[in-house]
Amino acid sequence: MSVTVRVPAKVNVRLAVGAARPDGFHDLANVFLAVGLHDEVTVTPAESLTITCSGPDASQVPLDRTNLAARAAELLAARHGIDPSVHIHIAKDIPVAGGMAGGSADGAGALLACDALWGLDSPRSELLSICAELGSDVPFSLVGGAALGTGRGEQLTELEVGGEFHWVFAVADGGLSTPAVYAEFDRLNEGVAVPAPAASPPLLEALRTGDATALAASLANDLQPAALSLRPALADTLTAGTAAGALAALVSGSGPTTAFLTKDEESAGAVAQALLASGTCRTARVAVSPARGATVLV
Ligand SMILES: C[C@](O)(CO)[C@H](O)COP(=O)(O)OP(=O)(O)OC[C@H]1O[C@@H](n2ccc(N)nc2=O)[C@H](O)[C@@H]1O
Ligand SMILES: Nc1ncnc2c1ncn2[C@@H]1O[C@H](COP(=O)(O)OP(=O)(O)OP(=O)(O)O)[C@@H](O)[C@H]1O
Repeated sequence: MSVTVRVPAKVNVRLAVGAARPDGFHDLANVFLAVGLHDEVTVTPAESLTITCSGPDASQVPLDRTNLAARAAELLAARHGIDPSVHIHIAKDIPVAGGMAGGSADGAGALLACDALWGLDSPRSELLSICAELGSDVPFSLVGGAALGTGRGEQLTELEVGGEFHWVFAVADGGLSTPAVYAEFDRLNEGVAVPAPAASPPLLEALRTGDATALAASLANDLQPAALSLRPALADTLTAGTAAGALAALVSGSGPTTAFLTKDEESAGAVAQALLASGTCRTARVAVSPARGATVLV
């Protein structure tokens, strides 16, 4: 018997970053939107805890106990005093180390899959607390849709989304380390009084009404200057996408994936073609949001 869970990637439509906290994390007002690029995590009873991964970026995924999917299985098993021996297979379609929460998706996916395989039927609150232990982005991978994340991004308030948004994601060569991007944010803001992070009312209204033009006007990522500082060539990708007709462009989370909001499906296809032709990215993917959170496939 196996259980497969499908989990979406995310884009941060507003990532407001506050000052560094004593614990090294930053307080955030993080507006997450789940997008229709997915990993599928399958768990099967096995002799020991093992992981395999397939997909174009599979070679970049760690197959040891540092993999968030393995950590999720171990944490859940430890809470219930049971043996975590499962084989976890990750069918990876979310770009790795791209700022789209691919590892977080696998953590949430493995957690939900093991919960079903082991017949635990854990309350949602318990699953969310294990997600928060795994990483700041992991609770949102479980929940999906759209949500405001406060604290270090793990405390979620679900948001209403009134329509579909069409995106293009330009995947860069190589990844960016999330801690390195936050450290660069701190370096760039040295001596600056960083304001308390807040989500803007017009952005929440644009999500609620499904208005792509209004959402485009409100997109903002406080980590973008840091990501651009570490990877200046991303500016060329952003320019190529806006020149091709995107309503707006921004770095996705900690990058280096860049996200382009377009007015409709046709425009998304044209922007993706132009980005590929520009030679400023490794590949371009179109996707629609919102997407459902982690879901058991039957
Ligand atoms: C950039 C985002 O993807 C936006 O959603 C997230 O803030 C990052 O979330 P994540 O990858 O789940 O990050 P975690 O695994 O919790 O933390 C990794 C590292 O990122 C930095 N970090 C993360 C979240 C946060 N609110 N402040 C931080 O400074 C810290 O250096 C931390 O050690
Ligand atoms: N299941 C996993 N899939 C991919 N990477 C993983 C996984 N588990 C652990 N990692 C590690 O996490 C690092 C970041 O990968 P990930 O794809 O999660 O980045 P990301 O999309 O930038 O994350 P975020 O948007 O949450 O900051 C990888 O370089 C890898 O070493």
